[in-house]
Amino acid sequence: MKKNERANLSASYNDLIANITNPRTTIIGTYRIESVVGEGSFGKVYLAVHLLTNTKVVLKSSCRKQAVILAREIHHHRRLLHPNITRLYEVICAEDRIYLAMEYCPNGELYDYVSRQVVLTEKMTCKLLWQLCCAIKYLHSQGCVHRDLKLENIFLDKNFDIKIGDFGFSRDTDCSRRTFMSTRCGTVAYSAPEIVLGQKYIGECADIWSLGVIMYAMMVGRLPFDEDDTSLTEHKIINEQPFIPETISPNARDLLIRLLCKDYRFRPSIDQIISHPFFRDNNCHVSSIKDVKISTKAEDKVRRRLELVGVDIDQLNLSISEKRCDLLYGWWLLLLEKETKKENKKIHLFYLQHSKGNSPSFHIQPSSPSLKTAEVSVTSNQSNDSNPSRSHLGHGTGNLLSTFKSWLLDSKSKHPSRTTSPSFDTASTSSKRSKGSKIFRNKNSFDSNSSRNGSYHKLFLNSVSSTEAIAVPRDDTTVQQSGHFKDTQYGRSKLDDKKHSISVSPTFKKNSIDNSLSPALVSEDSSIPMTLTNNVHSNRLPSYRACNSSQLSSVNSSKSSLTRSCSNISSTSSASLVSIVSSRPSTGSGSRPTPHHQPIDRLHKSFQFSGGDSSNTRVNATAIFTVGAARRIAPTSSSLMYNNQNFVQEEDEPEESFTSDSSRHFSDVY
Ligand SMILES: Nc1ncnc2c1ncn2[C@@H]1O[C@H](COP(=O)(O)OP(=O)(O)OP(=O)(O)O)[C@@H](O)[C@H]1O
Repeated sequence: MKKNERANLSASYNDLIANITNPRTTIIGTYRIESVVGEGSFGKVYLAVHLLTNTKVVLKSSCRKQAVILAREIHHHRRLLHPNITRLYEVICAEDRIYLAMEYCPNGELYDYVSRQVVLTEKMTCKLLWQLCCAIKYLHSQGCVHRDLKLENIFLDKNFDIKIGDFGFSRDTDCSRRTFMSTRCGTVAYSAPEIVLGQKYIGECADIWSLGVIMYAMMVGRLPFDEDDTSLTEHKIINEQPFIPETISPNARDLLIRLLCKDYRFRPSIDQIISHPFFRDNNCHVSSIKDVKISTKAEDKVRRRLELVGVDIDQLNLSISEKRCDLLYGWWLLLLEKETKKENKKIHLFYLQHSKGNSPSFHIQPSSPSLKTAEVSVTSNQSNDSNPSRSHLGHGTGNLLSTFKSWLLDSKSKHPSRTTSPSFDTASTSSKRSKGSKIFRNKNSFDSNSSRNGSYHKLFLNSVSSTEAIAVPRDDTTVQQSGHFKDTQYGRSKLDDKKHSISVSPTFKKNSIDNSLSPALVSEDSSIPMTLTNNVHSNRLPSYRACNSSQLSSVNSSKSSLTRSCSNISSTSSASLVSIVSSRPSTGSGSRPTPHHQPIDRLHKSFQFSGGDSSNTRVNATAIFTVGAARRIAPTSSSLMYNNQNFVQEEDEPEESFTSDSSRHFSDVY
């Protein structure tokens, strides 16, 4: 054996000894512990890295003695899949400890954020409260009540979006009828009067009260009822009205008063809350709340990847269907999250590029991209067009064509990607300081979007053609017009009726060639390549049709057909064509094609469909539209994207008898 080989062997032996004799555990399951981020009631909370996906997570450790209590938390938490709820990935049971691997929220607790900001602006409060409402609506719709909503149990992710955590006091409820509960739990300062009075209470109504306390804290900078003496706090909760400063707007004041209504019977339901003008006037709309769906393409991709590395797919499917929170399920969720984030990023970048010029401000609701539906709702709040159908459906075929042609002809026209990004709802800091506020340290400002410009262009160009999404724009104008808030009734059904989803997709017609087309567009040869060049004089473009989201399935059926025809833009054209991006076709299920893009101002120079045998060829074509009005023509724009590969389309329940060790918890107080 050579000298250096012997040295290497001896070094690795020493490493091994050091590792296995290290009294500090650094690897738990498939996670490597990095640092301690906090201390929970039952043990330390660690920042850790999932070794297989390199994803940061938190590992909450508890001793085995707390297993029964933890079981409730795990039972509720693992069912919940929402962008504003922390995700529980995996539960690891070691000999003496149990670890919960959960989504990491680098911006910590909302409590600390509110403390730093003193008071939040109405806009920021609205954004955070809206996300909270979305999460609570989802939670209640899943037959679950939280019962310990407070600033300390709400976390902020890297984009400062809300994530509700800590489901230790959650319980099932029948959301179709009101279930009375009797276990006193929660935190005194956030507890509803009926709980403080020791009466039976409805979990949903108690959550709404806590929401009111949270809103108050965000806007006023302190809790509405919070004294050093607990019994004084309780007295105030039961008997006193909260002091609402003059600076609070009438809408916010009205909502606060309703949320903090002493009589639970008159407290609004979560559906009524989200229809309140406080949200509507700040551009949050009922119709922007979407069901959480995971794109099946992302799921398929992850499943295939796991299969490739030798994972037993039956076992994986079992873990997924039973939400077992075991190693496979954790791995699955983390990969899926990555995949979904990638997809959403592409869509996001797309919007950044194509909503421009007049900078319509929009945001993707509800927030974080984690495990979110591929259907993305875009809110454009700059619509000056009061005619909903017009603002939604554009200005007709004539304009559509001429707009497109003018882009093609005008090589000096600004490329969408070179323009500024739209303005986003960024956190703005308040100049108001609340004297004597309890939660006040210093005022920090942040701009979570400050780095948005610049780097997206390239990313977008690299990724767009593999994007598989139908982005569903919303017509705010219509919703605003149709949603009337009445004092007693929130007019929700009316708002709900107005879901203006519109998607645009090319119609692919196999072997149907429109002979009237410009020769440049049509290849006589039925096998590709077919090249579209210098088509600036042609009136003919690939045929597009508008469909709403319910029609997606029918469009789906035509997705595998090959683009062979370029016919007129259909009379129903409801979108303005911005650009067409193509990628090389792939054959069979082999490796993915390399995207081949053409920026809009060079589109006329080469736009290709190329490939081999038509029956076995997939053409990736992404059409980019501006709905309502085109770039340089009208201010409102929401973009749509299509890729032909895939669409992205009381009775009393027995109360658990346990108490928390937490000194912050109500059960300790009694
Ligand atoms: N998902 C997370 N991301 C980042 N930090 C977290 C996360 N969850 C918990 N922490 C950190 O760990 C600390 C303790 O966590 P947590 O409050 O959830 O524990 P707990 O046992 O539920 O405590 P309590 O019952 O007192 O609320 C938090 O204050 C926070 O700093």
